[in-house]
Parts: sequence; C-alpha cells; structure tokens
Amino acid sequence: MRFITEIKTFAALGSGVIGSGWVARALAHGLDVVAWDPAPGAEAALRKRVANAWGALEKQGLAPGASQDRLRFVTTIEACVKDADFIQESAPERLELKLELHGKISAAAKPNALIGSSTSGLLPSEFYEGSTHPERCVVGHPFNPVYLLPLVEVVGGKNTAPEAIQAAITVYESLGMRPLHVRKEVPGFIADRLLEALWREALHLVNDGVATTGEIDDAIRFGAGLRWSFMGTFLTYTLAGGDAGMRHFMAQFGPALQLPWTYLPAPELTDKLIDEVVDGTRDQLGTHSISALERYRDDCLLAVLEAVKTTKAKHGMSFAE
Ligand SMILES: NC(=O)C1=CN([C@@H]2O[C@H](COP(=O)(O)OP(=O)(O)OC[C@H]3O[C@@H](n4cnc5c(N)ncnc54)[C@H](O)[C@@H]3O)[C@@H](O)[C@H]2O)C=CC1
Ligand SMILES: C[N+](C)(C)CC(=O)CC(=O)[O-]
Repeated sequence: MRFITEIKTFAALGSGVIGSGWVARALAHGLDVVAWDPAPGAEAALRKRVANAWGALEKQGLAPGASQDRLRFVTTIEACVKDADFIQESAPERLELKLELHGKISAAAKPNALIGSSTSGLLPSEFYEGSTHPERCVVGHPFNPVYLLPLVEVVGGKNTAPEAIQAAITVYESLGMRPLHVRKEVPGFIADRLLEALWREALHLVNDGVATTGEIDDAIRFGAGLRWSFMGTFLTYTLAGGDAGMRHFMAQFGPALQLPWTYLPAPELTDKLIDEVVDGTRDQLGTHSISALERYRDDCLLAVLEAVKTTKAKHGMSFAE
C-alpha cells in the first residue's frame, strides 16, 4: 500500500489544547484543515485558540496561502475524515474512547490515508485493535504548544507497517517537525517516561513541605531547563565529568543513585496536596490570564528556537542535529 505523504487536507479530531495546536500548525503550513469535536461550543473555542497562536506563527513565518480561513468545522466524524489526506486524533486520554473512535475514523477514511494519535502514552496495539487498515495507524505524540515545539514521537503498534512509520515521519517533517521514532512500543514512550518521573518527584517535594510549586519551577527554569533546550542529560553529564567525561562522572556520581534521593512511586493525590498545588500555581499565575501567558511562552520559545538555530549554524550543525 502506498500511503499518502503529500497532503493537502488535514483532519483533526478533538480540538482541545492539543487538537487546536495541530490545527494551528497545519494551517500555518498552508493546508486545508477539517476539524470535529463533540463538545458544545467547540468550534468557537478552537478558533479562539488558533487566533491566540497565530501571532507566534506569523513571527515564525507562514507558508504561502496559509490562512485561518482555511479551517472548516464539521459535525460528524465521517465528514471530518472522508476526504482527508492525513488524520490526527487528539481526543481524551481514555483507552475505551480511543478504541471506539478509531473504529469509526478508520472505517470512514481513505484506506491509504495515515492516521496518527496524539496519545501521551497509551499503546497503539490496544486502541487500534478494531481499526480498518490498521497498517496505516501510528502514534504521533506531540508536545505543547504543538504549533511551535518540533518534537513528535512516532510509535507503531503490532499491525503498523514499517512503511507507514516512514510515511508518517515524512508527513510530520513536512509540517516542520522533528520526528523521533520510538522503536519499542512501551507505555509513556520516551519523553513522558522522563517528564513523569520529574513530575512525581515535584509532587513529593510539595507534599513533604520541602518547596512551593514556584520554588520547584525556579529550580528548573534557572538551571537545567536552560541547558535542556540544546543539550540533553547524557551529553550534559558527560561534560560534567570533566576531561575524563562520562566514565569519571559515573564513578563520582553513580554511587549516589543508591542513596534514597528519589521516591519514584507517585504520592497519593489527597485533597490537601491538590489544593496546595492549585493554590501554588494560582500564586504563580498572579494577574496573568492563561492566554496572555501562552503568548509570553510562545515568544520565549521563538527566541530560544532562533538562538539555538543560529548558534548551531555557527558550529556547522543543522537544527535537527
Ligand atoms: N495536554 C497536553 O499537554 C498533551 C496531551 N496529549 C494528548 O492529546 C490528547 C488530547 O489531550 P488534550 O488536548 O490535552 O485534552 P483536552 O481535554 O484539552 O481536549 C480533548 C478534546 O477532546 C474532545 N472530545 C471529547 N470526547 C471526544 C470524542 N469522543 N472524540 C473526539 N474528541 C472528543 C473534548 O471535547 C475536548 O475538546 C490526549 O490523548 C493526550 O494524552 C499529548 C501531548 C501533550
Ligand atoms: C502531561 N502530558 C503527559 C500530557 C504531557 C505530554 O504528553 C507532553 C508535553 O507536552 O509535555
């Protein structure tokens, strides 16, 4: 089967935080977008989110013909997918819901149109179980905000054709993304395994009264967060080993891994902990609205992306390296 990789029409099912991010990215790349979401008021909410992202996308550079007017909102799954060249599902993270939804999506879609799911960690072999032509079904796990962050984890299930993985990578690249093929189908894939470990420890620190949510965020944003935008943990720690590199680093800091610094199992989400986290982040928000902070975040990300791109070029590297 030849899967469609030159896409003109992008279908988005589910238009919450992530679905609307996909819609904004696809529109900015000059595609026609058809969207469906069953919630009352979903179309207005989607158009508002896309409008809030558009300023950042204009600064980054729109493809010729890109326009918010090329978004069409429809009222059925079938109308959303029947003419689509590529389909991206961003529905709630519930296995039963995705299983049922993908049965309907895949039955109505063109047989060679690729189907991607934004799931953060559910297994494609499970939720594509009842799909028609499951060989074209993949996970394309993006990162928020989808319209700016390049990473997309591409994961196949037991029925996914290797050519479909390659074809999905081609499509995501055409949308300006940096696909990472997760070769083994494991819950949480790669990135969320890492992010969730950090998140668990952060919740323990709040629960144990060690730090507020704001202090924990400061511990990230003024330290490791700055270097993570251009260098990952393994290479960073190689440099931290000095001239002897990772071998010296392992000898010096490896034994500390045996000390009980981290808990890993998540704390119980008691009402008290939830209140502390919510109150802490409310203090951090201050008088800023979510959409104002989204625009601030987008401007910061554009600045970081541009700085990393320019600096890599100075060192003879491409952005994707
Ligand atoms: N929020 C995040 O940071 C990230 C979320 N994801 C994944 O993206 C997917 C969507 O998550 P969010 O956008 O955060 O959720 P959300 O709650 O913001 O949006 C979900 C949307 O799905 C709609 N919906 C409800 N039932 C539906 C159905 N049967 N079919 C289609 N749509 C339906 C809702 O009306 C809502 O607009 C999930 O699989 C999640 O794991 C992936 C990366 C990051
Ligand atoms: C919280 N989350 C697991 C849904 C986050 C992601 O999947 C990726 C992200 O954007 O951090």
